[in-house]
Amino acid sequence: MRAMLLVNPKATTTNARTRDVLIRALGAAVDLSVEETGYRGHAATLAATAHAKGFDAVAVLGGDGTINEAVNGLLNPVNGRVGSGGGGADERPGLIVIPGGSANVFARGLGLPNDPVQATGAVLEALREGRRRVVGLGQASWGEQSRYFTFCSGMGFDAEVIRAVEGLRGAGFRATPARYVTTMLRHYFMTDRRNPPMTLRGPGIPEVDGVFLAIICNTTPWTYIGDQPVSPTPWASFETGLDLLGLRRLGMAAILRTAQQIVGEPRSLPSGGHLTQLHDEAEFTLTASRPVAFQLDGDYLGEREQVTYRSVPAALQVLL
Ligand SMILES: Nc1ncnc2c1ncn2[C@@H]1O[C@H](COP(=O)(O)OP(=O)(O)OP(=O)(O)O)[C@@H](O)[C@H]1O
Repeated sequence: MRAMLLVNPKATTTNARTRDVLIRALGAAVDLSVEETGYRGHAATLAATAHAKGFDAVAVLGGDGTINEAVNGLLNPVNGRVGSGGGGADERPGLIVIPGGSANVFARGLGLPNDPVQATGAVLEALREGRRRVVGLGQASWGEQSRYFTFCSGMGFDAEVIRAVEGLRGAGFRATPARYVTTMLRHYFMTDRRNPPMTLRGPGIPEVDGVFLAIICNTTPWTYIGDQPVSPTPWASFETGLDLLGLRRLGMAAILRTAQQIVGEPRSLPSGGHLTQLHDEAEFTLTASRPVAFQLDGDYLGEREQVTYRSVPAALQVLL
């Protein structure tokens, strides 16, 4: 098997020593070509060439942002036989994930250990046994653009928090779970809690307006606080369509009640009159009366007034 290994040297928990150990271990099992990402978007550009260059797999040592880019490259190949997003999962190189970021939600959601060395052990075992899992993806489209996501997207408050944390990271602070929580609390008092900007529409979905915050999930959990999973859409899975949790009130009592219901691995949906929820949907659109913050797989992508979400079933094979 030939694999292209994309290493993000700037990812939170990736260091030179671990990287060399992992490269040696993986290189003993597959014919490996190592590429370091040098800038934002580089992983997508490299992964897009993998099919045409004859690679069977793209391995990523990095965080969720680099994985997202690699997945988008795989689904938008250059000079490949498969057109943009077209073709089945078995017509494009598979994905190998070695967690090297801060939260590693996609890797952990797939059941991989959060530690890169242990995860490499699990991947090597999967390679020996020829194991692979086919997963669905989400796709968000706005204006003329679209992008796939592996585990989540969000519009409103959660994307505002991600934007604020990215700002802090740019200033040299680390993205720890505590930093997310304190930023969220601080930001809560700054966000507009009076005028809900969003309306939810979709084929066969009753229109819902007055939405402040929408979390769209392709799997469970949505994120982790340390070792604790957070699952606002507990029925979401890689094998079904997209799930959504929308908040129509941002009062402290309502937020605390919902937070209590979604921390951990709840089996039932959160409850409350301020919530709107979707499960296993193929398509829906969020329209906003003012530009709202937008994030995809934990990457802040600017402010948008309309985003359409689609489920892309069985889009990608993951070797694990
Ligand atoms: N050499 C580089 N310099 C700066 N940014 C890079 C480089 N290579 C990749 N990136 C960008 O860094 C961003 C974050 O990287 P990544 O997700 O791998 O790690 P992380 O942020 O530590 O993890 P997490 O997403 O779990 O927080 C990605 O969006 C990627 O585009």
